[in-house]
Amino acid sequence: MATGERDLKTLDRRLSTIAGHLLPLAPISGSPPPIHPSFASSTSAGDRYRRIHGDVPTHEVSWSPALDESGKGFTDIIYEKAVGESIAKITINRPERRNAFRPQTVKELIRAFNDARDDSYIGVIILTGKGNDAFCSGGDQALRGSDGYADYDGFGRLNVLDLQVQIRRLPKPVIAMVAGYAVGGGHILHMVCDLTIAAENAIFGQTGPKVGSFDAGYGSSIMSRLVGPKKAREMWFLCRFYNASEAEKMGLVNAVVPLEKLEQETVKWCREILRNSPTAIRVLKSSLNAVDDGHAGLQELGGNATLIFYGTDEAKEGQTAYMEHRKPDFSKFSRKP
Ligand SMILES: CC(C)(COP(=O)(O)OP(=O)(O)OC[C@H]1O[C@@H](n2cnc3c(N)ncnc32)[C@H](O)[C@@H]1OP(=O)(O)O)[C@@H](O)C(=O)NCCC(=O)NCCSC(=O)CCC(=O)c1ccccc1C(=O)O
Repeated sequence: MATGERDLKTLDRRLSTIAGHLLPLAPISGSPPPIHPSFASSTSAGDRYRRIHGDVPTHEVSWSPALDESGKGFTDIIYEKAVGESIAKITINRPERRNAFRPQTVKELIRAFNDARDDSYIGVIILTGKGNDAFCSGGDQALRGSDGYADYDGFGRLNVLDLQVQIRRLPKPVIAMVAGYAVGGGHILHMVCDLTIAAENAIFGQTGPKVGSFDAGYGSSIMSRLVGPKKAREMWFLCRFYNASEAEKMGLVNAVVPLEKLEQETVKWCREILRNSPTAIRVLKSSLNAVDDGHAGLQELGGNATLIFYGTDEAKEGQTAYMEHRKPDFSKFSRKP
């Protein structure tokens, strides 16, 4: 057989092998699309997933008070962990001020978030506000001075900016659970969180230009990413308030639920996340932020690569050789394509 003829026959055989793996094309109208053999026994891919993983548990969550390593209590927040579940809940506890934050509030939030980050049992963190009237109404205007917000020590701070960065870089999902007002700096806090579950009574908006304030950092850039540059200008320039369903349409929130179902639904989202690989979630959070966060984003994502690399035999060989005062032997590690 001539070479050309043999090549053609080989090609023909390969094509028929490939065709054997392909699903037959569905007729243009009439019968439903073909089901891949591995799904043939179930009615849908969703059923198959549920059969393997089970439904997300819906039992009531039980919260237990938590402290950080200092052992000191909190005055402006409530810090809790779910009993037997990897969920932490941090509640701004100044309902008489619509959960406006003062420097002390922010200091306590930072302590609680640090603790939840360091606690390897915790996989998801909920941020919320006490009561049904407000998630958070931003900085406490009664304490605003000429260089930020001042409480006990008498000098001004904008330490909420540190909190925003902490939430953004925290390698675990943070979910804002919003009932009532999320306005001003409180609106920015929910935007910085990874997900937002809103009650039907939730109201969102910026007030800065009304009260002589603005957030030219995350409050502008993250908002513009979430709702688009035109809508972000609208939110900041007009200072309108938006209800939950408007916020959902704008891409500001992930879900809207009746007020009485807010915690139940938020916990359901937590449980669903917790069924998945923590490392995958960790790397995804940093990768979803990386482009926008520039050097800081790259550093976060790169840090995850190092963290994973340290677990390999190849990395361990370098460390072991150093400790044993010998040359490392990396020859056994393949240079993958
Ligand atoms: C939130 C409201 C729309 C709720 O209205 P309503 O339900 O009718 O309740 P009220 O009767 O108004 O309020 C009850 C009670 O709470 C007090 N209060 C509410 N919000 C605040 C607040 N932010 N500061 C201080 N006190 C507050 C209110 O005075 C009432 O108390 P009384 O004793 O009965 O008078 C409505 O309350 C409202 O519009 N609140 C103000 C919202 C606001 O303008 N917030 C500040 C925006 S500016 C900001 O947050 C900057 C924050 C910041 O630190 C920052 C700075 C620089 C860069 C970035 C940031 C940042 O990202 O945060």
